Amino acid sequence: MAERRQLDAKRIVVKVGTSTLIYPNGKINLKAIDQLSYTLSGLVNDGKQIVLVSSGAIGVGMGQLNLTERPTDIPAQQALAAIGQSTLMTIYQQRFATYSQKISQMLLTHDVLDYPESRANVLNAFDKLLDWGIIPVVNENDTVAVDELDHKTKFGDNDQLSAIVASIVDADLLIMLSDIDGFYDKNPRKYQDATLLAEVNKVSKDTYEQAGGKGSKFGTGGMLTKLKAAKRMMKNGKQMVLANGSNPSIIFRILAGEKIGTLFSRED
Ligand SMILES: Nc1ncnc2c1ncn2[C@@H]1O[C@H](COP(=O)(O)OP(=O)(O)O)[C@@H](O)[C@H]1O
Ligand SMILES: N[C@@H](CCC(=O)OP(=O)(O)O)C(=O)O
Repeated sequence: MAERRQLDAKRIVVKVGTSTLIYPNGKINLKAIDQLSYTLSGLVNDGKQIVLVSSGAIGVGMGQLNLTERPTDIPAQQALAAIGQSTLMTIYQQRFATYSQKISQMLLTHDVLDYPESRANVLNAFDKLLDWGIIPVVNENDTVAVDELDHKTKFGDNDQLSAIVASIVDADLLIMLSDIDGFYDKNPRKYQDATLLAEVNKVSKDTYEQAGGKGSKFGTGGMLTKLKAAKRMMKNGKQMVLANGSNPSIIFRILAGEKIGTLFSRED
């Protein structure tokens, strides 16, 4: 039998990108959301504590207004996020309810986590929700987090937000689901001979040079922000797995130790 990874994780942050939640035609991928709800509910039943960091607010908002291009002006993005976030949460509520799983919403801004008191408040809320077996669904508070504001509110992207949340709640593992099978030695959308890396033990300048930009018109981060998230996890002595979220039940196989996607793990 193939060798398995050792992933002894009890508290897990799962991040899903816009490309996992929304089809290229702008419609919501209900199958992916259903699979995600089924999988995460199953894990909570199995005694795991799960935080879901979900992008998609702006993408869902765009779909609702039949916009095919993401607007560049900030107020329009804020407004779309406000429209899309509530719809996204309604869909999550319905799907998770099928499995009798309660969820909650946490919208965060960077400045909140910069202040020790508000950071402690956020952690207390996470801890209580997780103790109660409720899944916090986290997103950046896009209507508030605008770069132009004079205090730093923006995380930048949800890849890094997910690693920051993982560090706040002291999660053992970050599972990042994207539209690609893992991290390749070069951008596979550009180079046919790109090779999937099963394990990365160090994120260096050279690693960043292997990463290219985003793959879909809805996402923001691309591979660079995923590497920054991985670096943050590894710095804290934690692990991150980057895998394809087209069928989110892949998480069961990842947690069973199957060598899927790319494992970012510091060498001891
Ligand atoms: N070295 C690389 N390995 C894998 N993907 C890469 C690499 N460089 C660039 N990419 C791109 O990063 C994309 C994933 O990032 P992104 O589009 O932001 O997705 P998400 O919405 O899941 O956050 C891939 O689809 C691919 O086009
Ligand atoms: N907060 C934004 C998502 C920003 C983001 O990082 O998106 P993605 O690259 O798809 O993870 C939203 O909900 O639309």
